Amino acid sequence: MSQSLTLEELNRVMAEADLLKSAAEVDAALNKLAVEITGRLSTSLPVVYGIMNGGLVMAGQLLTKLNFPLEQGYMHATRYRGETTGHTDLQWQAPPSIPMDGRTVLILDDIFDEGNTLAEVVKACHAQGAKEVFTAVLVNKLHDRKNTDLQIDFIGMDVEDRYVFGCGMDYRGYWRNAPGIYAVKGM
Ligand SMILES: O=P(O)(O)OC[C@H]1O[C@H](OP(=O)(O)OP(=O)(O)O)[C@H](O)[C@@H]1O
Ligand code: HPA
Repeated sequence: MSQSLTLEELNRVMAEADLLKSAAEVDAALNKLAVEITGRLSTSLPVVYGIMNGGLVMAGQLLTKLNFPLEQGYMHATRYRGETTGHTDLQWQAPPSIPMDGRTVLILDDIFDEGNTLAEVVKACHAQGAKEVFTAVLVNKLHDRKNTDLQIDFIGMDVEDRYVFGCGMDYRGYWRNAPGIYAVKGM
C-alpha cells in the first residue's frame, strides 16, 4: 500500500505537472474514437465494458457519443494498485457484470502502457465465450516495453513515456478527476 499523501503534496504534484493533452484535445480524441467505433460496431449489439477504476472517465465520456444500441457493463481488474509501477499479476476485484457468451465485446480503458492488463482482460473475455473482442483506449503510451503482442483496435491518442494522470488515470490514487492529461514532474 502506498504511503498517504497530504493535500499540500497533491496540490504541488498538479501545480508542477506538465499538461500533455488539454481537455479540448481529450474531447477531440473521444470524438475520433466514437466515429471509428461506430463505423465498426454499430450493428453488432455489443456489450461494452469499462475497466474500473481507470476506464471509468473514458467510458462515461465516450458512451454518450456512441449513438447505436449497446449494453454497458464493467469489470474491475488492477495491476498497479495505487502505485506508479505495476505488479506482474492482475488482481480481479469484480468479474464482468454482464455475461458475454456469443457476444461482440468492446473493452474500454484509459491507458495501454506495458499492456499486461488488456492482454489478460482480452484473454478472460475469450475464455468466457465472447464471439469477438475489441479494445479501445484513450491513450497509448509510446515505448518499447510492451509485454504483449495485443494490437489495440481503437486508440484515442499517443502520449510520451512518462507517468501520466487525469481523465481516469491516477497519481497514487488521486487526480483521476483532472480534465486533461498531465505528466508528473520528474517521472
Ligand atoms: O498496460 P498496463 O501496464 O497493464 O497498465 C494499464 C492499466 O493500469 C491502470 O490500471 P491499474 O492497475 O492502475 O488500476 P486502476 O484502474 O484502479 O488505476 C490502467 O487503468 C490500466 O488498466
Ligand atoms: O502512466 C500511468 N498513469 C496512471 N496509471 C497508469 N497505469 C499504467 N500506466 C499509468
